[in-house]
Amino acid sequence: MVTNRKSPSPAPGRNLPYVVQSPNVCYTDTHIESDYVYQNTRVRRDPAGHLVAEPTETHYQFQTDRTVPRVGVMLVGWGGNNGSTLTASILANRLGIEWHTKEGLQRPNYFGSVVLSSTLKLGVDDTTGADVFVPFHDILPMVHPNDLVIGGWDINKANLADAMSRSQVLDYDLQRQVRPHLESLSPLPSIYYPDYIAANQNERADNVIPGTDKWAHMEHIRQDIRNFKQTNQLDQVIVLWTANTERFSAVEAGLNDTADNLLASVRSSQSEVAPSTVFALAAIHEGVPFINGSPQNTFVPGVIEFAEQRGVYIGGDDFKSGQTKVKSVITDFLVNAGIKPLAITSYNHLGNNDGFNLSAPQQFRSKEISKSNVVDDMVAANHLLYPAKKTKSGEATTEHPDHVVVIKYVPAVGDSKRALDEYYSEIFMGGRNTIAMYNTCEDSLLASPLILDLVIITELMTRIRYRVPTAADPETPYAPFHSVLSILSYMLKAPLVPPHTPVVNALSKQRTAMENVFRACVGLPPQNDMSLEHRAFH
Ligand SMILES: NC(=O)c1ccc[n+]([C@@H]2O[C@H](COP(=O)([O-])OP(=O)(O)OC[C@H]3O[C@@H](n4cnc5c(N)ncnc54)[C@H](O)[C@@H]3O)[C@@H](O)[C@H]2O)c1
Ligand SMILES: O=P([O-])([O-])O[C@@H]1[C@@H](O)[C@H](O)[C@@H](O)[C@H](O)[C@@H]1O
Repeated sequence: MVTNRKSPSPAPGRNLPYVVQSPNVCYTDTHIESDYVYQNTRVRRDPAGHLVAEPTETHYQFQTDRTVPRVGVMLVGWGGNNGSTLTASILANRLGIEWHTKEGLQRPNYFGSVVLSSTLKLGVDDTTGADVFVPFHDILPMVHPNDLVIGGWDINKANLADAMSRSQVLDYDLQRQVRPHLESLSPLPSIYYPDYIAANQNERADNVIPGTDKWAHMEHIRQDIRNFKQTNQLDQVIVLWTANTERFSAVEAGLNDTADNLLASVRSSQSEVAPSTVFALAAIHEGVPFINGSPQNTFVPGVIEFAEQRGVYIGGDDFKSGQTKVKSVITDFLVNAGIKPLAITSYNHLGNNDGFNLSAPQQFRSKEISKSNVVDDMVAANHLLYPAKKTKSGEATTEHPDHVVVIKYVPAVGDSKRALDEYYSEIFMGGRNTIAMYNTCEDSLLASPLILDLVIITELMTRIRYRVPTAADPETPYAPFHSVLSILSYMLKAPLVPPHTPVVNALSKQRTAMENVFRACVGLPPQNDMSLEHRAFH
């Protein structure tokens, strides 16, 4: 029961199409406040080794700032296929630009964005019993992409109009109309450490911050962020890496294992500090969330510790846009249907600059890792199909399907990546099942909406705080969530999670988690699809 709160205001105001009428929700002029009973089940083993399940209830209170700020996004790799496609597409949506294609007149949209183009079930109609759905974007006050101010950096100086043309992603008639609005946009010079990306990217690097002093580079990026925020009169800035995939950095004690050691390594310009890590440190220094859309280990332990110390949000890694997104659905379906994948083979070829960079072994390795780990949690959850076993050397392990990832660079197909997957499984009584699929993943048209979702959800999270009041401390202060935003996992191949917490890759679980956390912020129960009202006798 909510105590010491004003009664809910008559309407939520500020563009939410619904109001929750409950003693557990209060709309003030500045916040939405909710009381929420979080139900879980604690499991232990009794002395006889039997599992004992004990339902638990924890009383949370959530507070969401209703004021959507003026938000800027600074893209690292702004001149790339994703960055230029996203920027052009936001402009087309904001200006209502329509364009002709061979199939007729096309209107701009944000399809592929969970936040902008999907719905969630609010409840059931109290007359007809039918499900009632609202736009995901309306569950809580969120920034609209049309209002985002976009900027960023690139090691290549091409303006955004030329970058869009170079990317060969958007229809010509759209490019023609958007071009005048992009020509004046140019990426800021960026940090370039040649050994971190493929050597074949070297010819692009004509827009580079000079010198080799990594601390000076970090301070330069910090100043860029402050300038961008001030020039555009922003309340919030989010930095997002959509630059090339870097090789992994070695993680070593004394180098980057703690915040202090990492900052010292930047001061001494240690070679094993990646550009993406310098950007992350600069953002954290400025109190600005940083998201990694690529697979490299930007977030070495020292970055995570620094973000925790400063209370700044970070998230990553590697946009989950196409082949891996499907894999996190198919594998979940098979394993939870009691079907045992024996081999998962994923091949794709693409011809964009990302593919060119990934054609180098170290950069491919970064991607291979992020694409390979996506099935691990689903496999580990089913010991019936994948029992524990011992290795030849006697180490405890569990069975695991063969899992192969192949990526080839084929310039002719450009950004239109072709993914071929085979799921070879064991079924009833020794039978075998093979699912083969061919998936044309338009890389940037699938990744760009995910960038919006990452930015919008991250910004929303900066406005949500929670507390667990107790009888002894009913007014305990509200606090932010852990600096590592695991709630972003739906959009990411290799979700970064707070230390010692589980990684969830199953797409349905990731989306349900995001939806239910936001439902809790407005005092709504979690979505569970039990639909008892439709199963009981009348
Ligand atoms: N579907 C997808 O497109 C998808 C999915 C998952 C991950 N990703 C990752 O997103 C990233 C971008 O993809 P893309 O297709 O736009 O690639 P892209 O090669 O077209 O763009 C990358 C841009 O980054 C720039 N760059 C490289 N190093 C830089 C640095 N240190 N600072 C600033 N800019 C730098 C390059 O000049 C280029 O313009 C890649 O790492 C890719 O692996 C893409
Ligand atoms: O997201 P997804 O389609 O599984 O994986 C993709 C890779 O297979 C591909 O080589 C590259 O285009 C993208 O960077 C993306 O990471």
